[in-house]
Amino acid sequence: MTPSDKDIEWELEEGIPQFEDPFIQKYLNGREALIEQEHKKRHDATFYKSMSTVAQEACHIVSVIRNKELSQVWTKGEDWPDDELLYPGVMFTVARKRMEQTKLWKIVERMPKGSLLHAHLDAMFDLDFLIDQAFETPGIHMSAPAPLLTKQDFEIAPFSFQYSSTPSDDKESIWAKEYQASSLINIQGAAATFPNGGEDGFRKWLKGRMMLSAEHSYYHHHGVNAIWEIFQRTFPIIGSILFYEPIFRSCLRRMLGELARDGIRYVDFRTAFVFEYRQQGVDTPEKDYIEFFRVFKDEIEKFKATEEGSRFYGARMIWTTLRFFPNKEIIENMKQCIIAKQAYPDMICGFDVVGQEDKGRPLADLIPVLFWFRKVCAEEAVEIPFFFHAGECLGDGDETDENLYDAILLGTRRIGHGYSLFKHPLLIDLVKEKKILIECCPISNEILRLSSTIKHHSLPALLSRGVSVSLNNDDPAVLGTGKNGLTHDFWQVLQGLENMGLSGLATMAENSVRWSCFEDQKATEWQADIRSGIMGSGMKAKRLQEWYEDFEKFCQWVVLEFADEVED
Ligand SMILES: O=c1[nH]cnc2c1ncn2[C@@H]1O[C@H](CO)[C@@H](O)[C@H]1O
Repeated sequence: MTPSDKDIEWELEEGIPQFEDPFIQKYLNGREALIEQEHKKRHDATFYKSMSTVAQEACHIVSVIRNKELSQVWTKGEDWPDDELLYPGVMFTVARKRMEQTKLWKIVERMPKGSLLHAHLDAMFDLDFLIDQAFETPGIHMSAPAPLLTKQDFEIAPFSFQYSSTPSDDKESIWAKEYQASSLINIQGAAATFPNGGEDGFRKWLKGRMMLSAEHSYYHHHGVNAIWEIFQRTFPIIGSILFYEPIFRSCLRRMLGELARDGIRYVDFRTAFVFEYRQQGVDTPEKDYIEFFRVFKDEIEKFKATEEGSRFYGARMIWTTLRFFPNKEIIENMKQCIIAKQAYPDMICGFDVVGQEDKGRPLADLIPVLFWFRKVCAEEAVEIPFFFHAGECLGDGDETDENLYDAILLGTRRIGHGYSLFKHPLLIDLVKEKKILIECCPISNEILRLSSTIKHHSLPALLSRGVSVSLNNDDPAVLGTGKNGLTHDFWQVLQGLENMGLSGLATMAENSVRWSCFEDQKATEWQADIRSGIMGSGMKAKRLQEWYEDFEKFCQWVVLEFADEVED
């Protein structure tokens, strides 16, 4: 607010100093220098300093557009309905539809995002498409350990799907108490007889059982364990449809296209290898995952050969097992991992344990089996480094929070989530020293109730201390993101955090390429490549160079397309 002449006159009479006074100016200069000095510690300080003129201009334009949208789109005005909650940084599920209409979205969508480093494969497929596949693929049957009768059954009772070459007996209904446990009913029959609206109702219900709704995510006061219970129930249902060869092939092909269109050129997927995989037309599941990897590789190669995939470098898999398993099952799973790695060395790039961190076994409890795995990998001469989830929790010094110590001590190359890392000053120094990247998943953390909005997220506490981070989408389909890719997560942090800016986003995209597991490397080679970055001589340096070229072109586009945003 500019004071009136009368106010100024009054202030001078009272002896109140003015902003123009030299000693106030001196204070302000000192203030600015302090901010600048602190900004030098930020994660993007080097990137910011070395940006081209065009990139600087693009940064400026993006910040102008962001500011305009903060007041025009994200502040409650007369145009919005009364019941709409709107403020800058509003929670993701509330903001989602509106964010997709903004100029900032258009810009972020086009940005070269580098690599996607933290994404659970089975939680990424467009669920409507997956359901269509289940209906269109011959032989898909539904079964359940007990008939589905009550409201509660529809909400939480288990059921699954599988391919079967034997046509089912049409007389039985899974919705009637006469249903015999586990007998197979073809999906068309089950849908047609669905008591709440036939096939349309069935499709809607099934989709609802494979994802978290906006409603689920609003109830932050119900806490983390409650949402994880719902979240965990989705995976067996999805997996039972997805991991049948023809369905998996068409879903993967489509998903790779979505990722490439979003500016992603490489993916390190994760999947929990606890699912049954069936080849096309085969009733019995495979006893190992070699066939799965054959098809995984085949579809990636086929995609790369299309026009759409011509710039896609590829994808690999971080093998994961469930952290709540007893040792025996974990060891069996590790053996399967090594068998698959020997058959498809180029497709498996790492190992991790997943599932709710608070409820599962802490890494400290898994140390003996993890050492066993290290020993066997060395004996078999296979390179399967650790990429652990750690600190995806709200604990402060509890055993889940302490997973961060073990992840680092066990030589993890990146940390999945690291949400609670901001409480550990010594570990922050260590991850910087050891060049460990944090795979941050801001929207996932919101939906799974660690932070209620981006404003409450721990990400800025890490970035301000110069920790290297990449942004990731974790489980886009199950979390209800509605679209695959990284645009939502990128948009969310750009709009929500003042200090981010295009240079912050770009630094995280550059990091994602730098920390990609493009090829098997010993720890020393991995470290050397990360440290030398674009100055190196290998595949990583080349891909980093390509990312810089893409980013420069993108900045040119921003400057051309949105020049008038800064003129008026
Ligand atoms: O954010 C996460 N943290 C830990 N585990 C997860 C997360 N998202 C998915 N999964 C786990 O990954 C498996 C599917 O591949 C599921 O078991 C799920 O619990």
